[in-house]
Amino acid sequence: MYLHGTSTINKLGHLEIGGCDTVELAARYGTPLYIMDEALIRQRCREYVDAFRGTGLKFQVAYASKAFCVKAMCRIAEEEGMSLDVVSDGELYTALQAGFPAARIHFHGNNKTPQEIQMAIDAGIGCFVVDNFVELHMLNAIAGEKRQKVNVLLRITPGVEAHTHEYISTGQTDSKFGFDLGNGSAYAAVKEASELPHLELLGVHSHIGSQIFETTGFKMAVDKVADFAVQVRDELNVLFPVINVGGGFGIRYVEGDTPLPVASYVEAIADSIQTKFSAEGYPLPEIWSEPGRSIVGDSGTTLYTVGTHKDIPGVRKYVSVDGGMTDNPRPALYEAVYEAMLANRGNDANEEVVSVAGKCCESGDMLIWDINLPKVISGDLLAVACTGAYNYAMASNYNRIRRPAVVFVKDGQADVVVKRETFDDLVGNDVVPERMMQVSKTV
Ligand SMILES: Cc1ncc(COP(=O)(O)O)c(C=O)c1O
Ligand SMILES: N[C@@H](CCCC[NH3+])C(=O)O
Repeated sequence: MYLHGTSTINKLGHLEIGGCDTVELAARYGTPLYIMDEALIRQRCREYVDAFRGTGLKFQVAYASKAFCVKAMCRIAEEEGMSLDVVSDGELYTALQAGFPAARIHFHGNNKTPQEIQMAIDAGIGCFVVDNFVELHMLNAIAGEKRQKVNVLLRITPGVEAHTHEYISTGQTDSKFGFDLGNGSAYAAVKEASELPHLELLGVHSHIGSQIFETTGFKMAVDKVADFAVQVRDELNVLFPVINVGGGFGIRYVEGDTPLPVASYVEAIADSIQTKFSAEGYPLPEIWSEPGRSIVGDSGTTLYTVGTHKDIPGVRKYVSVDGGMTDNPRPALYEAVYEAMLANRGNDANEEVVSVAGKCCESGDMLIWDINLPKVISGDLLAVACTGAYNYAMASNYNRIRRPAVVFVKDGQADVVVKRETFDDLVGNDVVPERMMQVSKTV
């Protein structure tokens, strides 16, 4: 398994992350356990901030909190000088509870409710990324009732297809997100937004997809956005002080994944913006961006205990762990692939090929197919790398499995940032109607 960040094998042959022995972490906190390498998260934040600073352009880097939204993570984003992208009242609430400055929060989503819009305006967030005409008018009306003017970006679909899984590709015309550039709705949206009295139009936003390994798509999107900016300047007399290029920068999950260094993405985008806008004599806009996965993805490791295993001679050996699609739905959803190792026997040579199964009552609950490991026995600890993004965030209670705890590790210290769910948490919202409370007479 590729060792990310501070991960290393210690003298005992155990996987160590952030100076903490994962075998000890398992004993102390139980498994499954999400372990987050705090130093690596901070390093990634700094790579973005430094790279954008290096462009000389004004910028905001908004951590896309959908990737992993808990209060401690919002604190890190704040401390590292990031802005924050939220897509629901729950993410907004989490950020506010963490003391994240509202003025640096950007609110996304294709179906914001009136209640969410009110909550966000009352909190004083920095910007709404408006997705469609219904929202545009609703936002103007609600802001009007509150006698306020709110900042907006318009999310446009630039007609660029990112080379990634179709479920996480978003920039193409046939997408649920945004105003389409090709069919004129983006143009109409700019016209309307610039005329609505309670909206301050800052510019446009595009996000072409996720887990992208090259810069071509971003550059194409910037070109289209720049041409569009020039068109609306010339025809509608509207200037965009901000261009938001979204997120989507890829990470290394397994060998063969070839992400670019953060600075390469940022420089390519900034170059395109500078070249295109300068050529048109357009005042250089601020660049905003929204990385999620590339901030937290490779910082996460999930630790499981191996339970049962079964050998089907000549076919396959299944090794079952105490978690699965409930803590990591990505293999089932996107056929996502992961690397793993035995955390308690990091120096043992690989001896067999096994497939790692989750414990859910679902044949699709497979975490990893055909991975080389030492001879696996019950009680071994399996560490799966690169689970920091869209794992805890997309975890569920399917089969009434309790969501794992999350610990941040750094310099030999481990801090629980999300407690393991309890049985009481599981049934806490269940209500049994009074009429079902009588003891059955038929039994
Ligand atoms: C609008 C928007 N911004 C940012 C992101 C974050 O993307 P990623 O985690 O791939 O960086 C997403 C998710 O793909 C998104 O939909
Ligand atoms: N949840 C997806 C990415 C979607 C990002 C949000 N637009 C994943 O795990 O890869």
